[in-house]
Amino acid sequence: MNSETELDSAVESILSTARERSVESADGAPVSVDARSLPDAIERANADGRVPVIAEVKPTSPTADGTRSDDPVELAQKMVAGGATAISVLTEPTHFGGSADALTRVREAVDVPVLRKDFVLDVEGMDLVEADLLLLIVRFVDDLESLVDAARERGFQPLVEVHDRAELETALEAGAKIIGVNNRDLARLDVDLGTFESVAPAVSELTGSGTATDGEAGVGAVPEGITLIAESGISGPADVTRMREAGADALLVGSAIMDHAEGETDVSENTRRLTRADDVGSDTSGSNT
Ligand SMILES: O=P(O)(O)OC[C@@H](O)[C@@H](O)c1c[nH]c2ccccc12
Repeated sequence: MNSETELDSAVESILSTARERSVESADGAPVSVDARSLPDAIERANADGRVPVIAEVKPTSPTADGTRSDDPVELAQKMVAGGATAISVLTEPTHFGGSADALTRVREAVDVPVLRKDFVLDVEGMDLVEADLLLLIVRFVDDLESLVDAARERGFQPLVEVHDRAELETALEAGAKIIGVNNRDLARLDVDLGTFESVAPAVSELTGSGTATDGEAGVGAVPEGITLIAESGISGPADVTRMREAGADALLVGSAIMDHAEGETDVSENTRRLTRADDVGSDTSGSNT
């Protein structure tokens, strides 16, 4: 564990079940994946004018207002119909209602990259299921570099999640190419979109490519070769615009698409609202102007 700070009790509980699950799956053979490229999928989205959104199949969560029991495949297909660039599938069973089986079925049913969203703590935890991308959370792992290497050996594209500048440094030193900045603080579970805005500029500083005078590209210019993702707390088009302006190559969105409280809303419409956010742009981005 990488942090001295106390964690929210829900997070403590998530981690202890993750440790048990990793022990249980320890004798699985290493998976071998032929991954669909996320950077290529992002490029395709940009080329046809869609905001790159990774839409998340998340039946519930410790902070959600309810549970959706819709078929994960149906949800994922609707998200893709709404313009999603990639799909994230929770595989954590106890706190998020996820499963490896849901991910496998989703990956068979769609042709976009699929992220395995879970709390993988060690190499043993990686072999549960094939996916195109594998989440690794800097705060929760001890030897990030060896996990990044082990993930790549299996064919996964590691998506390395950070929450502050120090963690970003750790991620870059470990050779991460796809980096997610989580706006949700996993110690307290609260969300602040200012997190992405404060961490994003450090990517070019730390990689030495690009300066504050990046000109047209603005503060948010992210160096070639790094894909930067804004994660969590994106509730509508105004937040999409805000994260894009701060340099996000893509956005990871769960709750605003799953809409747990309302239960039955159309996830394809919920996704489309975000993937088309650039069209409406400043008209609807009233919250911080
Ligand atoms: O539902 P939101 O606020 O749109 O967030 C999605 C995603 O970022 C969030 O589910 C998440 C980000 N990092 C995680 C790590 C584990 C579990 C979940 C997450």
